[in-house]
Amino acid sequence: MMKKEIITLTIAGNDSDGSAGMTADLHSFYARQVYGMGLLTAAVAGNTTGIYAQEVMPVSFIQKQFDVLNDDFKIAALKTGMLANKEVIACVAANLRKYDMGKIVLDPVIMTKHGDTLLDDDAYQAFLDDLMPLADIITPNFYEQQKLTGMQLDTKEEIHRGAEKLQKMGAKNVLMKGRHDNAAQSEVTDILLAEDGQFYEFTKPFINTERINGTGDTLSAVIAAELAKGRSIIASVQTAKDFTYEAIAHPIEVGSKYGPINHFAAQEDTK
Ligand SMILES: Nc1ncnc2c1ncn2[C@@H]1O[C@H](COP(=O)(O)OP(=O)(O)OP(=O)(O)O)[C@@H](O)[C@H]1O
Ligand SMILES: Cc1ncc(COP(=O)(O)O)c(N)n1
Repeated sequence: MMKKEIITLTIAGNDSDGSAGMTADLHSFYARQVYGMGLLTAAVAGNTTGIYAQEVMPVSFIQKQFDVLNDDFKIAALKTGMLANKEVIACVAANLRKYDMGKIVLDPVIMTKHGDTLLDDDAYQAFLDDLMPLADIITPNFYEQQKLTGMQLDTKEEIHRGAEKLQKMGAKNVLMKGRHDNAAQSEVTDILLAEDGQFYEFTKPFINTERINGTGDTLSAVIAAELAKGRSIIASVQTAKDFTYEAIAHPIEVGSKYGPINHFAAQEDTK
């Protein structure tokens, strides 16, 4: 008898070196044993030294991908990644309203860790107005938290207030990822503001490495995979944090500079 597979979708850009974007999402889905699908919004020409060109898919093509996938499949959860501009955001938001694709994980991809811009400056408002109210969970990093809230967020108190502001804008759960830019720090703590108004902390040791391309994508993809299985937000975030940590702790030695993380290692250690 055929087993019904759990389908998880990434709506994202592809990064040609496989470290981030759609490829990292699909590696993560595979490792967490859900069936992964990829709806392509953009493609970037990148390697471990940077991103050198990018192309955005035509909105009509993005629309077609939504239609053909929903004609044929029942999607249990999705995550968003690189959305590039306000036209793509409008198309994605309209389709998230039109089709029931299960749980929605919003990863606000604005800029890579090395300063390449992946979302137009005039697109933040559309992100806040059109996508935030649809999110089951949003996963901003330190830079994205300040951009989206317009607040300076240095202390834990300030991070809590920032999370509350994002929740008021419509995201049910808000995961404020911790800073990891101080070589002397010993831990990285991500703070979740859950739907019930409670704060939860997820802490792992800090790993001092430059090989962290794709960490944000991986974390949000694993959250989507676990939500697709019907697990709770807290259990999904915990698995994603553990998985991402193991993937950073056992890097794959490819490329000369800012290398990828290792989804094989994480697969072994979080089963
Ligand atoms: N050096 C590190 N040591 C330990 N944990 C880390 C490190 N870097 C990132 N993490 C963890 O990886 C996860 C992803 O967070 P991160 O802040 O890297 O996302 P991001 O900046 O959005 O990533 P990206 O730029 O790849 O999208 C978080 O759980 C974070 O705590
Ligand atoms: C196409 C694409 N999407 C997203 C990211 C960010 O990746 P991350 O922030 O997880 O390193 C990237 N570098 N390329």
